[in-house]
Amino acid sequence: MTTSSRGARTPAVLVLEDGRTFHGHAYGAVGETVGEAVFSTGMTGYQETLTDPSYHRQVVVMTAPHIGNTGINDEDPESRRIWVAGYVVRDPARTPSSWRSVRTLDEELTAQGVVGISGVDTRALTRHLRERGAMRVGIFSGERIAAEETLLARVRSAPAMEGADLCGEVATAEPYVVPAIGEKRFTVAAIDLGIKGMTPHRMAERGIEVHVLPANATPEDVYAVKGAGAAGPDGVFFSNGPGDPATADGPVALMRAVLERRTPVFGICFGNQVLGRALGFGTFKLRYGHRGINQPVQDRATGKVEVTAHNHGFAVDAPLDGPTDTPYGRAEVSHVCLNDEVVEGLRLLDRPAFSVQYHPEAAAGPHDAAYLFDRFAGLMAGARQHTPEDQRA
Ligand SMILES: NC(=O)CC[C@H](N)C(=O)O
Repeated sequence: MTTSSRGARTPAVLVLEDGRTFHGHAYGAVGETVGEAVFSTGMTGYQETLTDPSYHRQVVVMTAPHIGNTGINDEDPESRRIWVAGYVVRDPARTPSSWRSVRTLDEELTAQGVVGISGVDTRALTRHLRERGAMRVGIFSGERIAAEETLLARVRSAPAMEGADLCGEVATAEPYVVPAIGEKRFTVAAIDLGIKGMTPHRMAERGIEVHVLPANATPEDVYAVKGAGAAGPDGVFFSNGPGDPATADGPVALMRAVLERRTPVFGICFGNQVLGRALGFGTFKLRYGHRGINQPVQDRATGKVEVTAHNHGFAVDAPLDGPTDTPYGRAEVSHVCLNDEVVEGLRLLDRPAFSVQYHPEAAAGPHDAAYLFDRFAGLMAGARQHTPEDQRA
């Protein structure tokens, strides 16, 4: 059971799996929670972060010291609820100020039962996570908190992120359609592995009707969506999502079926990892991942650098000096992160498929990568030109 922390300075403690602790005050719901400790460097966009299903089971530490300044509005959530397992802030806003704000962040966390902690030295905590890597953590708050050994045992018995199969826990159970805005040009089947609301919207803005399908969609479900050709959708999209991509055998099998049929494919984040695995590359856990809205990524074809929004803890293990031969033709690493040379995008050279490890829908974040949605539309337009007349609707 959780109660509100408002109006009181209820004590709280954050316990890392390696035994380091940080003391602070309850923020949001009072109670206890465990998850994987990760940090986000975004100075804005906390509503989008909280409601991004990719953060399921993660306790998010905000490096920006003031959080909650613009309150909560009803327009910015990226999904139906908050997904973070816990929230760590240094100095929460006491009085939010925004013409769109309808309640405070503290109230929202409390209403959704999300346990948080404030008053923590988030800079020291982030440096610790950078040095030691992402690890399990617990937040415990209330007037009476158990002894630290007891709390540490609870943290250490929590499941690790490696090996966690979570997409099915966050994805839609039922298919739904996001209509094209303006003239409809294409029909896409989007596999919901933890999709954010802005993603179908970015496609809809480009005249794409988006059929969002559950995470366990089969090739039959995908090809029952009909685009301009009678054979199936004009393109297939694989979304972002939580957990370890090494567990995503179902989406990988689906990706292979789609590549086999040469239907245009676009994947983002978890979708990039699924494409990587479908091509035969491995995935691995990064030490502390990339989370924030100002990560520099280079497009290796043009040399151009994009400032991009990230939220990933795993990455694809593909050679940077490609192309590499795969069962679906040659593949190459299209984008790399300039901070650490992590693979940030993949492209097939012989089939219409590409993906990026970051978030071109940019909610929140810079719009540098929006061209990728145009590139997807371009692949679908190109594929249509090659569709024989008798295959067209
Ligand atoms: N945002 C995402 O899709 C994240 C993918 C995966 N869960 C990771 O952490 O790498």
